[in-house]
Amino acid sequence: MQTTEYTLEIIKELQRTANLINEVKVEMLVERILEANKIFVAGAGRSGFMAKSFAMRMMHVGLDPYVVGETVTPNLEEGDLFIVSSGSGETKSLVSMTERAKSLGATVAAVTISPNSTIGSLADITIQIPAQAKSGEKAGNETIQPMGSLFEQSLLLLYDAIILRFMEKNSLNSNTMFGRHVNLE
Ligand SMILES: O=C([C@H](O)CO)[C@H](O)[C@H](O)COP(=O)(O)O
Repeated sequence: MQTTEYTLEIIKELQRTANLINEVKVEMLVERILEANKIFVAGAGRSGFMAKSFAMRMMHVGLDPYVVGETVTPNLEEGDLFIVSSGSGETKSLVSMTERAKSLGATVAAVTISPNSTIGSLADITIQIPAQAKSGEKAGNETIQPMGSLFEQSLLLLYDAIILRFMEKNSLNSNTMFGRHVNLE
């Protein structure tokens, strides 16, 4: 297959996967984002990259987001929102962080392949992205891609769609957001 054909096949997979995401759960997360004080995102590896992209856009819409593990990230408190992105829902460091976030009184939202995983079970809001696990275990949603790629791409699209929903609710546009874009790059 040519590279473009692979790209088009990936787009088909993403379209199919987006249709499997529970809209009601996503809306619950959007509402919680609107109410939250500080918002913390956590994720490891590629899932973590998508979480960081989400935090960046949340900053652009005027929210108060932080990436767990960054040196300037403050303390988490009651009334804050902790959003954990983990395909497996079992990544050890994220399990501990999720437990800690819960014990500190934050609302926990998890985006995962496995809602019954440790992280999925701990969360107040669990959004499932049905996709192949990074271990290769199937989820009835076939992919030509390796490991957790379909999950991680779907995660980025879901987060970008949440930003659009937030923009709609708050009458924001790209120009107003660009005013908050970094100007020291
Ligand atoms: O980087 C990753 C890997 O390349 C999977 O495709 C994962 O995102 C990382 O290992 C974190 O795993 P999960 O917590 O299960 O998302």
